[in-house]
Amino acid sequence: MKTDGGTAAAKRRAGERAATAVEDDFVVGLGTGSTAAYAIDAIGAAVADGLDVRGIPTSFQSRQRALEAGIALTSLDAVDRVDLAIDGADQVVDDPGADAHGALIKGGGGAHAREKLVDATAERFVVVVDPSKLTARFDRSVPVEVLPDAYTVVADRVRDLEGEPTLRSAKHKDGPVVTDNGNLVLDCEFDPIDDPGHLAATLSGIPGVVEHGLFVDLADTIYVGLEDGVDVREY
Ligand SMILES: O=C[C@H](O)[C@H](O)[C@H](O)COP(=O)(O)O
Repeated sequence: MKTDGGTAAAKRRAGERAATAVEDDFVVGLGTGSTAAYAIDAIGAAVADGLDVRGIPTSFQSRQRALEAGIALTSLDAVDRVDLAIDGADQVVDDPGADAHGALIKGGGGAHAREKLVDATAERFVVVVDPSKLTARFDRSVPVEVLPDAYTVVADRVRDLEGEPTLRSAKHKDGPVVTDNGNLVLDCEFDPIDDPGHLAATLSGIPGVVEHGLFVDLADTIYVGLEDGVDVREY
């Protein structure tokens, strides 16, 4: 799991605060990454105190974390609703004057396909971040999960869109990162991303793309962990 000591306390505050939104009998989407992990731990602590919830993990990592935390697990095909999803983000557009206000880039850990499925299904989607994730406009690459057979074809289409794709490499294995779904990830630089909504729709339309990390018009609330508290923003 990614860690960055300087912001760990802020991430913890955001995650723990979001966990307080979980109510008895809820079905909860459990996000991936270092910030969502704090929410999972806090939900687990509440379960130990008697809270009755079921979690839907968004990755191998969040499943493991939830099992360790003692949260009962379920799956989308076994429930008729997801009450709340709590998830992290790699970047959040924080500019009330911008159309993309509240849009996210996710997928730094390659989990964005299942995350988007669960987060978009939830009645309420809460994002947990530290202040380093806030930006006036996106300036980091967009992860695009692709079928293995499709990576060169999708890379060509991304170049047609004036993007610069890089096949994500594994740190502790020769070769590419393989997602929990058995696919590859292209990290795509677009400079600049003027219209995240338009880019999101365009990427979704490329054959071979499984899912991309632009989450536009999905977040309902963003919890920003601060030095001394949590800033709650509704969208
Ligand atoms: O694929 C990973 C997820 O989208 C994470 O939620 C995202 O990378 C943020 O992770 P962290 O809270 O560790 O910065």
